Amino acid sequence: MADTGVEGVTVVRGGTTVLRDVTLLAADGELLVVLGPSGSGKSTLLRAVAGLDEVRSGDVLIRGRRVTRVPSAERHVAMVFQSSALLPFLDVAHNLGWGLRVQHRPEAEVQQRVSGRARQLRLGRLLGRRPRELSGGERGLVGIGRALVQVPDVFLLDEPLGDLDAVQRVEVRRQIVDVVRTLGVPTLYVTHDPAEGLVIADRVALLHEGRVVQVGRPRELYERPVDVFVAGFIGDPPIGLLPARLVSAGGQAGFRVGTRTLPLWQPVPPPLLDHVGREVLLGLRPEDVHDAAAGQDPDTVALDGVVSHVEYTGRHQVVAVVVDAPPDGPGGGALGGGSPGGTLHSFYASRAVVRPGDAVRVTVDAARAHVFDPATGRALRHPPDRR
Ligand SMILES: Nc1ncnc2c1ncn2[C@@H]1O[C@H](COP(=O)(O)OP(=O)(O)OP(=O)(O)O)[C@@H](O)[C@H]1O
Repeated sequence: MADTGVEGVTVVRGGTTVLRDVTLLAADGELLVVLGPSGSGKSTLLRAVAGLDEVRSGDVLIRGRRVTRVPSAERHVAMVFQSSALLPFLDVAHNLGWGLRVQHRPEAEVQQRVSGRARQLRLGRLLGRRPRELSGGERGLVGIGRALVQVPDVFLLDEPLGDLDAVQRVEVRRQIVDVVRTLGVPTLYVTHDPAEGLVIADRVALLHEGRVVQVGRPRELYERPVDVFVAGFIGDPPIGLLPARLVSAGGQAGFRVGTRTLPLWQPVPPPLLDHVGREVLLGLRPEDVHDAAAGQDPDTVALDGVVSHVEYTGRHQVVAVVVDAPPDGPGGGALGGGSPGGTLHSFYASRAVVRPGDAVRVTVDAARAHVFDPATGRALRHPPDRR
């Protein structure tokens, strides 16, 4: 496979190690989304592939070719960077065609590609304008168009939709996906927005402090996060976290939360055997936490809590509930000592009457819980696939 990306790459900037032994490779035609908190090294990764940042060790590959020592201009990359500047003295049409003219492509081809892409991005009426005569969003679109008119060896897109409005973001991200599929160009796409990343990605890589924490299909990161950091980063509203104690009685496992036991309706699963009697951290996705007032499934247990936030989305209300139930017994609430239970998020019907401060009851099914080791954050168990 002709891979594109980095292999065992370490980058040091200003004395700080910004990427640590990172391996991340995209296949031809693959859209690999790089997610991570601010400062995790996403832009540095793209800059290393582009040849704009020197790598301390490791290799940069573009379509299987080792280009670590190849100058940036000879790597055939098309980039959109957050602050990619358009050429101020050229109009939009010439900015769009600039990369192709630098490559000495025939003028007829340049014109054809520029007009085609301008039509798709609805830039037609702007072709004669200079960058200073454009809005921020229009400049962003031209920057994207300038990359997408090319057929490079790799697309490097760093927050490409940052300047666009909500409607444009949806339209343009679909165009980007189409272009990548049609041309078969490997693409590294950086975004700080997990929701945007999940919808367009073939695979997602999550960076944290210069390391790749997990890479996989969007569904894998959502349903099988390797640790509590990934679980918390992927998903909106965020996964709810609830300290609990794993118990086993009469051959049946359960999670003790305050005075309630959430039964698993099965013996202790093998990955949890070492944790019986110890504290665990339960992760519950909002779709697995329900308003008890809307009816109760017999497999679920009700937990009492107090509403801290309500967000109306139109389709439903996202309700944050603080469950006041530290694990009982010695060392209860070891997550920082005396932990006050946890916060769960739930989708309430849009017409439900619920306000911050209300005492509410939510139902949860222990079988739907992700289980984490509170000391290391590592995932111990995931709920079975929902098929
Ligand atoms: N020239 C530099 N000298 C020293 N440290 C730097 C330099 N440039 C960047 N850094 C540091 O490198 C780390 C990674 O930066 P990078 O821009 O790759 O992060 P990022 O994940 O893209 O962040 P953001 O989402 O905020 O754009 C940050 O901690 C940043 O402070």
